[in-house]
Amino acid sequence: MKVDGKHFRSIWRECDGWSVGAIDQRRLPHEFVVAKLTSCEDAAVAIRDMLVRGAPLIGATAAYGMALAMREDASDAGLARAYETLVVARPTAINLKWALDEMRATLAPIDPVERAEAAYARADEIVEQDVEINLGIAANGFALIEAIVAKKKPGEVVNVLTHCNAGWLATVDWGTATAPIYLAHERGINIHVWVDETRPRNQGASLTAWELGHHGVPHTVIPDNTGGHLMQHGMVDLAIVGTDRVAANGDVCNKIGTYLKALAAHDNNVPFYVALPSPTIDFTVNDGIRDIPIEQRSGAEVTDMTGRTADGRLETVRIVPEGSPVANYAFDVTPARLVTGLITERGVLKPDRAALAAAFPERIAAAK
Ligand SMILES: CSC[C@@H](O)[C@@H](O)C(=O)COP(=O)(O)O
Repeated sequence: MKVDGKHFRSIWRECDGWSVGAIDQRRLPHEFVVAKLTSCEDAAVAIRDMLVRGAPLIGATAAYGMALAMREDASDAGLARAYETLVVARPTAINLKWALDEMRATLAPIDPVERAEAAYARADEIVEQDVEINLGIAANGFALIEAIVAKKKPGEVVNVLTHCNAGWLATVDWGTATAPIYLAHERGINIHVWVDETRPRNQGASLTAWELGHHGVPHTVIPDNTGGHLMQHGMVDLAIVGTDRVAANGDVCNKIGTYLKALAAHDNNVPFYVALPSPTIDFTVNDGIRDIPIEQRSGAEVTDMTGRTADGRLETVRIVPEGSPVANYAFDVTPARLVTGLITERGVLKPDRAALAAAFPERIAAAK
């Protein structure tokens, strides 16, 4: 997508052909800084410290991390070490393990001297596949938006609520939840996005608002507690969120607070859609609430806030009394019964095992 008129993806291979460039998302919206990853360890740290984040981008970064590792040591031991280093970088987004499994399946059977080149080629494919998938999500989600437009007066605004950042910054390009929004905007639909700020890291306020603003999509940042009020007053036509892992039973794990939005949507008859690429489905997990691991992050994300002062300095301030304990669960699980539909690259599916298995039989076979 465009940043100041220039096309950017969230991750790319640099001109030298081997190092990897990525937008440092910890610095947005204050500074646009590109980081250079030159080792497997760099990729692992980028994922762990959330220089890159968002399930599909975590997977893409891990794939390039594996390629960087193969330049250093392409032996069987090197391959195993790279896998183990990267797979533990963050626990919840299944795209990380999916990408690493794909890379290992390509690399393990071939001669170590061929592994570095093959790793870059497979990582490039994973990256391009992400963009293709998101274009499929865009088309399928767009049909839902069009159906809402058809019920409105000509030119009347369509209000979408989203949580966290499932935008192009969270993927390679286009995003998942934002893909139908960008397409609708490009096709001239009068679309407006309610952007949950998404405490504690504020991915909505910092990243989604930044993306939408650069793309000219009308939006309004709201405190996380506002969605229910807006829904009660008919100010939300549909909610679209992303996800870090969808269980075989259709339960959806996403950024903390998603569940509360789904409850509010259910109570107000607002359609609640989840946009996902197929690598986010985990057919090995049958019950999302019980079995998806929920990342717990540093309490500093809750106690401290960073922002830009009027004179341009970045400053971190504490907003919680010294000594008060805090909890920082990064994700929650929305039960399938609260999800209206799953927007995938192969259509809008019912959130249940039968629909997921029928649409993605090759994934269910691979999970056995
Ligand atoms: C297309 S991204 C889907 C999810 O990864 C996204 O909604 C989300 O929760 C991101 O969490 P984050 O902790 O910023 O990695």
